[in-house]
Amino acid sequence: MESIVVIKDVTKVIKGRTIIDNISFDVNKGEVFGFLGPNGAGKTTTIRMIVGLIDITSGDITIGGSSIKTKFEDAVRHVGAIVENPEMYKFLSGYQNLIHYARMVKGITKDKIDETVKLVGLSDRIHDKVKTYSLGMRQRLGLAQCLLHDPKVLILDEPTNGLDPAGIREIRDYIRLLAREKGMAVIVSSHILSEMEMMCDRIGIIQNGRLIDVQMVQEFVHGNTASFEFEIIPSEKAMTLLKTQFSTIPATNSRNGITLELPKEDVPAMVKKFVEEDIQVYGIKEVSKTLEDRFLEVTSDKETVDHD
Ligand SMILES: Nc1ncnc2c1ncn2[C@@H]1O[C@H](COP(=O)(O)OP(=O)(O)OP(=O)(O)O)[C@@H](O)[C@H]1O
Repeated sequence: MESIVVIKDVTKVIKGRTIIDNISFDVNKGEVFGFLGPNGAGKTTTIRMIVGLIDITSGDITIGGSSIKTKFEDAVRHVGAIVENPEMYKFLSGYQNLIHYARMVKGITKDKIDETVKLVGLSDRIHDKVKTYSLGMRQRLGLAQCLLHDPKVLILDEPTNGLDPAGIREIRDYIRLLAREKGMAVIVSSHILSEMEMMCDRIGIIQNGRLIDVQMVQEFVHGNTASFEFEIIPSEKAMTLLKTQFSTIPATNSRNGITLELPKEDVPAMVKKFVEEDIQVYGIKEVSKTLEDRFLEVTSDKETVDHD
C-alpha cells in the first residue's frame, strides 16, 4: 500500500506541557483512517498539525512526499479539510458560494463544480440559499468546497457532529465512496464509535497524547477471540474452576451464567470440561463486540498501566 500521509515522531509542546508525545503513523491511499480518543486526548491538535494550522514542536509530517515544515505549500496542496465549521455565506446559494471559493483558488472550472455538486448529492438544491439548508446539506456543501481542488487527502474533524441518523449515513457513504472510487486517503475523527466502525478501514487510538494502538477496525474489534456467554449452573463453581485451571481466559459473570473470551475452536473443550466437573450447560451464545466495547477496554487498560 502506498502511504500518502506520514507522521513521524511528532511531538507538540504547548506552554511547557507535552500535548502530543512522539506519535508516528501512516495513512494510505484509498483508505479511511479513523482517529479515536477520549476528550482532550489530542486528536484535534494532531489534525491541526497535519493541516498546518499549528507548528510541530519536533518530528515531521509529510504529505505526498513533501514536508509540512520545509515544503508547506507543496504539502497542503494535496489536502482538503474541514477542521472548523466551513464558512459559508448564508444569503448566497450553495452554487454562488462554490463559485466565490473557486475564484480564490486557481484552475477550478464550472464543470468541476457541477461534477462535485453531483458527487455530494446536492444538485437539486444547489441554487437555493444556504440559509434554507439543513445541517446535513451544509456539511455536504462544505465537503464539496474542500473537494473542488481534487485533494488526495481529505481531513475531517468530527464530520458527523450534529447530524441526524440519515445525515450521518449520507456523509458516511460519501466518505467511503471518495476513498473507494477516487482513491482518496481520508482521515476522520469522531466520538461516535459505531460510526467509526462502519466508516473506517483502520483506526488509531490516542490517549493522553500518545498513540496506543493502530489496527484494522475488524481486527481490532474482533481479534482472534470472541465472547461467549455460557448459560450454566452453578456458575460459582465454574468461576472457581476457571480461576484455578484457566486463569488466562478472561471471564466475567453475566445474567445467565458467565461470559468467556476465547477462540471459537476452544468452545467444545470448555463445554466438555464443564460437563466433567458436573456443571450443567444449558446454552452458549456468541456475544458480538462493538468498537465501543474494545475502545473502552483498551483505554481503561492503559489508564491502569499509566498510573502504576
Ligand atoms: N492552545 C492550547 N493551549 C493549552 N492547551 C491546549 C491548547 N490546545 C490544546 N490544548 C490541550 O491539549 C489537550 C488535547 O486537546 P485536543 O483538543 O487536541 O483534544 P481532543 O482529543 O481533540 O479532544 P476532544 O475530543 O475533546 O475534542 C487538551 O488537554 C487541551 O486542553
